[in-house]
Amino acid sequence: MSQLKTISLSHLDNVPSSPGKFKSDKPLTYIHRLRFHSSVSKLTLWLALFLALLVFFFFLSPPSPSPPPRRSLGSWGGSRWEKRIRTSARVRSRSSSTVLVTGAAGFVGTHVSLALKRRGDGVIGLDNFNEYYDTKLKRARQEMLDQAGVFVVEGDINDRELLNKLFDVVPFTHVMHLAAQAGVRYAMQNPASYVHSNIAGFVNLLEVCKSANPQPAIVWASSSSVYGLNSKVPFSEKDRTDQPASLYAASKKAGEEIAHTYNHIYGLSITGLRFFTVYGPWGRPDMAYFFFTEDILKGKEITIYEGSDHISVARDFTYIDDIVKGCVSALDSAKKSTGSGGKKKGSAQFRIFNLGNTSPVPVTKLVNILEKLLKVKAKKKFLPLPRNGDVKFTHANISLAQRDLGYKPTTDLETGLKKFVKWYIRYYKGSKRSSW
Ligand SMILES: O=C(O)[C@H]1O[C@H](OP(=O)(O)OP(=O)(O)OC[C@H]2O[C@@H](n3ccc(=O)[nH]c3=O)[C@H](O)[C@@H]2O)[C@H](O)[C@@H](O)[C@H]1O
Repeated sequence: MSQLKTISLSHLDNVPSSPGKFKSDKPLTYIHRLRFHSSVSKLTLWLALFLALLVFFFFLSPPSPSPPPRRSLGSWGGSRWEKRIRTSARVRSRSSSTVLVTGAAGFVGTHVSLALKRRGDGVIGLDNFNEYYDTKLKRARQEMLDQAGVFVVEGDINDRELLNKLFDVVPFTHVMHLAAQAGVRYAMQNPASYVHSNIAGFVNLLEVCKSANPQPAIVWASSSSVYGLNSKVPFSEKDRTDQPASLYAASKKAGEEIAHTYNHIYGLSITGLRFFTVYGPWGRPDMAYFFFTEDILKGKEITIYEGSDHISVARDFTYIDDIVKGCVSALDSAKKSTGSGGKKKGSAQFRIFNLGNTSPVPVTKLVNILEKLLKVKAKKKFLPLPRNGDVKFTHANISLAQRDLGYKPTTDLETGLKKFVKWYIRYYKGSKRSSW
């Protein structure tokens, strides 16, 4: 034992500082034997380690996160398809815009597309119809858009070939980029989907826009969540946004920085809109006001999160029609991009605006309003706000949007929820539809 110790210690004493310079005064045969034994044991050790890693990766590691499941995307291309694109992109007058709306079958995307089409703009929608929430609802929105003359192309913003084709067929003046992986809490379940849509997809879209001739002006959806743990209220665009509380928030903040880069390098005109908890008819079933309505009607218990001292969390809930007005004015006031052929020709407009309602409402109050409108008492459970990415409070300062966009929200939560509940009852009543 002591000999072994001596051997190994003396061996260590002789470890060179740089390989290849090892010198020893021990007999050669002894050294060879020692080397042989140590290489066999090293080999066995590495083999065992390798096998252990194999077992870990194949059997123990969790399945790699992926984007939300998506139905196979519709085929695109061909003369009929191009004709539909051209018809949908037709403008009513020469001063109208030609807009590519990404996420057109989403909640905000549908409303904005309809508003633009109604006033005579040419509108092409793009949506991947992923299964993050009920695709029947997305298809119903698509049908409504189709009836209004808006063609929604089925495809992903990560598909460079498809985007290039769309820009080949239509010289878009604007892109209203609303496609995103939404939801604050889902980011813990499927982080990859946020990177896929909100970062990789956004970069892909900007790459295509920067090379397009003419370059379009871009208006896109950021989020109130970028204010994260900021406690200074109301949230102003000048406040810090470097403490995101969720990967969703971080992906939107990353989007803002990426947008700045493309504006700086390529002269793309870019406006980011920080939406504050948008709600209303044709809304998103993953949002609290929506699934609370469904659960209250079904007699299911709902969970209301509370901050410290049992203070209900609060949101600056903003009605969809107010948001649509903000989006349309952002589009109308957007200056042209300055680059061409992927090269910047001069400095371009770069803006960020809060689009909120300026009056935060506690979630308990939201539930009271729903109970009144639905005429059903909710079964409530109160829980401390879990560490799931939610923040306690949001409150928008909208003076910048008021000054530059003429943005002025006019719908209070009670009025807006009344419209939502009316739509919800009409849409789901009598049918076997479920919102999830
Ligand atoms: O402004 C945004 O940028 C974001 O707005 C929205 O996020 P949020 O403001 O978190 O809305 P939402 O989930 O409806 O929760 C509302 C309130 O109910 C509370 N809440 C929620 C669930 C629950 O079971 N109980 C509960 O109390 C919860 O704690 C919260 O206080 C969008 O989803 C998001 O995509 C993004 O656009």
